[in-house]
Amino acid sequence: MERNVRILGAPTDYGANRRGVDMGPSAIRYAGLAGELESAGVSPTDAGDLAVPHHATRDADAGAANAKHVQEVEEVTTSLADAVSTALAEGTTPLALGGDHSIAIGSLVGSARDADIGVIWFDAHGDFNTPSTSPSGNVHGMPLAAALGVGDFAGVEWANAAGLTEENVAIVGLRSVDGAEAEAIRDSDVTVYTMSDIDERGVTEVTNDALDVATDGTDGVHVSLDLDWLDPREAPGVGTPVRGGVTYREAHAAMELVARSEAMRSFELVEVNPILDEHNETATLATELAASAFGKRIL
Ligand SMILES: NC(=[NH2+])NCCC[C@H](N)C(=O)O
Ligand SMILES: [Mn+2]
Ligand SMILES: [Mn+2]
Repeated sequence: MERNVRILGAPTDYGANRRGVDMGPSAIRYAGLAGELESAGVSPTDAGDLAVPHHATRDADAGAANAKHVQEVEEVTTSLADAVSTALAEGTTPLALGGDHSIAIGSLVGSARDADIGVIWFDAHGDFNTPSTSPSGNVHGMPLAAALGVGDFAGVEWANAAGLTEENVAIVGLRSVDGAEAEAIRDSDVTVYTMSDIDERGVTEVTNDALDVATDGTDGVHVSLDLDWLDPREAPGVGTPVRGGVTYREAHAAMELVARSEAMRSFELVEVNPILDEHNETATLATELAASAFGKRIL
């Protein structure tokens, strides 16, 4: 049976420091997402963009300095969670387009509302800060901790993903982590594959291990793809680039393994910032990687 994919735009930059990532959904659509998905053999339907609070008050209304704009993040992620869980209930695979990575709170809450899920977090960063540990106060550095109820996020209903536990979470490609964040990751039961692991063992072995972690005893896997996972030479259009990321081929290889596992129940592409991009190449790359994740093959 053909897989139906529902595209959900989440044009928000409230979780990030640098403006512009709210234009990510437009850039990714313009780069040809629907056509790429069709070439992967799935049927996309574009549900349009979620409503995001107006920006007029953004700077004056930053909220708490240790969790900037958290009110707006709650609003956006709550509506994304509903859209994701509805998409799943209606038999489609949700594909959320960020927007900054704070939207993952919505994807995870929605995907884990009526199921036990695993997560693969392809990212340069751990996104495991909490308001107490974050050096920046930017919520896009916190979504994984938020969904898992770590630290300050314990019992925070709008942020905690019901059917998700640390044992089924794998971070792949980590190379930038804050001090207290690293401690929190080490204290957790999350599995981490750093760039050093990829250097030593190769991206395919690491991704297969991550898939084992995320599928073990779960109903399916949420794949969160932060474009800064790739090296900035391949993906310059991101707000927090970090040298030493995976290559174009490595990224495709990982996505092809995701497709082969047939375990993906929800997906998101985040942190594409068209203002910082070069001729929309990062958005284009995002569409190509999405196609690989949904089963596009070279031959
Ligand atoms: N999704 C991202 N790009 N996150 C970047 C986080 C950077 C840094 N660790 C912070 O918490 O501020
Ligand atoms: Mn990142
Ligand atoms: Mn991230």
